[in-house]
Amino acid sequence: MHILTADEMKKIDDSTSKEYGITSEVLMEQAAISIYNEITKNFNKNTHFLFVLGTGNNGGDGLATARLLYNEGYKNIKIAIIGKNQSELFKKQLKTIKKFGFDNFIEINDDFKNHVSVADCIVDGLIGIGLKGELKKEMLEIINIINSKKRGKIISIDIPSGIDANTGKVFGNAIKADKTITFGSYKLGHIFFPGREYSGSIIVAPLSFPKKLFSISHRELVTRDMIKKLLPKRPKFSQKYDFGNVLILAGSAEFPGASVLSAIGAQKIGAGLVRLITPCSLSSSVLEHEPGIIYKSLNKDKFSLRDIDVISKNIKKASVIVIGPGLGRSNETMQFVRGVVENSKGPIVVDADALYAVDALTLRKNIVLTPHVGEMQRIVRTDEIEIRQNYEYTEYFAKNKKATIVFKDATTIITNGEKTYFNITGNTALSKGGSGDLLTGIIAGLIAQGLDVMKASIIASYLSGRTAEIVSSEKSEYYSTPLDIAKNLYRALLEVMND
Ligand SMILES: NC(=O)C1=CN([C@@H]2O[C@H](COP(=O)(O)OP(=O)(O)OC[C@H]3O[C@@H](n4cnc5c(N)ncnc54)[C@H](OP(=O)(O)O)[C@@H]3O)[C@@H](O)[C@H]2O)[C@@H](O)CC1
Ligand SMILES: [K+]
Repeated sequence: MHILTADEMKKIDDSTSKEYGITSEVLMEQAAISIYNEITKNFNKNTHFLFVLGTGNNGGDGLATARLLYNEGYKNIKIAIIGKNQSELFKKQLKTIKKFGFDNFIEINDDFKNHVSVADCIVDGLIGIGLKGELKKEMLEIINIINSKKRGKIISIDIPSGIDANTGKVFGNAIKADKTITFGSYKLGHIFFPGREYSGSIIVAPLSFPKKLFSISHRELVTRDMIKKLLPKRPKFSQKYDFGNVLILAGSAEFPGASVLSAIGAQKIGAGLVRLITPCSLSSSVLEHEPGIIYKSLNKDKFSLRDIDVISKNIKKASVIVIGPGLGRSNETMQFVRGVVENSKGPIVVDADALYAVDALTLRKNIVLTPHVGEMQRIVRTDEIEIRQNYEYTEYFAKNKKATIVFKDATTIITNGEKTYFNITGNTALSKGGSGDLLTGIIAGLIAQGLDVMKASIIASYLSGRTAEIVSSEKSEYYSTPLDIAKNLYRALLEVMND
């Protein structure tokens, strides 16, 4: 499913009306019917509704919904309207609902708090994708009153009022919805925090937008369906060499564990051969987790440029290289990283400490960088922009550097600068040392099986996130470790395969 900006949505709305003859009036009626359907599934005719509406088309959707309910015999409906500049459609809807005989409009005065506290369901149609800048004082006060409500449910139309549809940022304050019903497709504000949290559960009502108009956006949400289609095939008549050869160059005396998690990730996702080379030797107990991993130590503290000669055969044979987890950041090691990248033409996953060498690397599309927030800030060298919601900056950076980026965060951004995918599986079980190393290994294991770097990154992000959700539903987000996630990867895999 495509993820849209507010402008893209408006363009789609415009084309649907001008090129296809399905007018905004029709779309608004469809929007209202979809909200009506959702409401009548969950609330009966005795429910006390309070519609709080702005005077734009978001408010127009609200008026049309209230009218549909009223017409079907839902009699306990109050409507509060905030604002002066009524849009044309809002004006029409106001006339229409009055024509149907509805007249229970309430003022925003001292009584407003009481109306809020007795409502079983508040429908928020204050502001949708037309939000402009910080909220005005009156709007802020109303939102504060609604959010302090102790009982009942809040349904937001299109997006919780106060959330920027392009970034998920809160402009002053925003409605904390239990449910949001949006139209056509997700907006970016639904998938980036804090907007994602404010939205509650999200329902996308398709309306009559022609599907092909959505290709205006180069951004998509990663879904289970997508993963099912992308998973590499495993033909019955095959052997280990058909599933690729992963070379992992990782670890140091200081950080021995990271390399093992990468190796386990690569193996558990189905790579044919996983070869782990570390500078210093790992304790055998660490490797006992997965004896199938081919392991070699160079018997030294850390990698340096000279080691390239020793491992050049392995570099040549590898279908994909992982470099970075637990390497350390000494100058010699950074030279080694550079040497490896220069000596290989194939795909490479550059992670963790190796990201410190990025400035000195000549990147290319089949190199995947996997930074987390801190690493991303350092790579792009900025404290000035709010990098977490700045997918445009990540896209720009990927395009400029000609690399593929997996920016790991609560909403992970996977981009090569031309296409961008957002993954929203996962939880705080992944906010632990080692989960990045595991992800890196999974990406490499998928590349080894013949996938391009984007596809491999999409699948790996989805599966590690989904496994974290499955594992922590049993063990909690506190307790689940990267190794738990590695060992349970099959559960997310089976869920996708059996879907
Ligand atoms: N696109 C589609 O396909 C379809 C779109 N549809 C619907 O249209 C919605 C978009 O409607 P839209 O463009 O009229 O803008 P909208 O969200 O109502 O906001 C304008 C209102 O907000 C107010 N306001 C703004 N900023 C503010 C601030 N900082 N602080 C305070 N107030 C502020 C502004 O007040 P003003 O600045 O004018 O005083 C005005 O009242 C969309 O979300 C969806 O629900 C559906 O019908 C189905 C088809
Ligand atoms: K809204």
